[in-house]
Amino acid sequence: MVPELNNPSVWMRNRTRVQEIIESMRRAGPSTIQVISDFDMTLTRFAYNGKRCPTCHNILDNSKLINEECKIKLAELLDRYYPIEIDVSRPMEEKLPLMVEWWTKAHDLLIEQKIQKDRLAVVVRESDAMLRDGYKLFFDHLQEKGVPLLIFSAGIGDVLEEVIQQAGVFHPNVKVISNYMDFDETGTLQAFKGELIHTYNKREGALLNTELFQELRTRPNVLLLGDSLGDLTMADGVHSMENILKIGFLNDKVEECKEPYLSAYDIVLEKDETLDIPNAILLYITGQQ
Ligand SMILES: Nc1ccn([C@@H]2O[C@H](COP(=O)(O)O)[C@@H](O)[C@H]2O)c(=O)n1
Repeated sequence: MVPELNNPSVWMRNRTRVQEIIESMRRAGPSTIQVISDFDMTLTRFAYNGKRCPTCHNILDNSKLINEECKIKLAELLDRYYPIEIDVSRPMEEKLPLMVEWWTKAHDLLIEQKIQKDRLAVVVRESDAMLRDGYKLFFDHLQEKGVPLLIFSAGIGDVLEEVIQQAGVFHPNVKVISNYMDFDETGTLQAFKGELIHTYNKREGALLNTELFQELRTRPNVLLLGDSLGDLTMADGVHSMENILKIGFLNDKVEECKEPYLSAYDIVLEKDETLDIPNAILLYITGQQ
């Protein structure tokens, strides 16, 4: 069926169930499928040559747009809150207010730096951000097959769009829900638009009544890609879901996280920096293999 599922990085609690979902999606065909994906550390690499790759936030945090004093404060926030974000032993209710606190403090610091919109392209180009190996096949194939790709990110939308634009894969079938910057008439960052999105409040239900939602509700077969337990709710608003296949990238704290990830995701990819498995499944369910 999909021989790549035998790769050593692939873990499944219930292989038979995974096979059934894949076969059912293949029978239903590409016109019924949508992909909903997280961005940071899911479509982008977690590490390269042993060094951590940046998130959308880190691209700015580490850039020349931020002064040294502010860089220290942003790094302190990361050191304090990231371990909480990925701690699977803490209940969600305890983590939620802390995530709001982290994002709010970080965004306030970024706003203080008076970031100019026209400098974003340069800092993205100069950053170490990297899409996972196989990204071109992933984005191009979805575009070719007319399968919508919804990127649901708690990162920074303007930076995210710049990353995929510079990689040449921001095709018309790609839609992004994220935290977007609000620039004043001089192009200076003055706020963030709309409701804050953090790791643990992602729900496609937020799209209700939008044009995008109308299109997505006609596609009841979902391939969901994430790297956090918070990403599992990204498809919550999908109407009359028929099948959902959840693929989780397990990048960090593998030993502690393996059990909860295996309970929550259908397929867990351990320290796999590629999109090989999602690509193999996509090619199979859209009839290319
Ligand atoms: N100040 C911050 C806040 C969050 N992060 C990381 O960004 C990731 C969110 O983006 P997704 O595309 O994965 O939704 C999240 O996992 C945080 O670790 C950050 O780096 N700095």
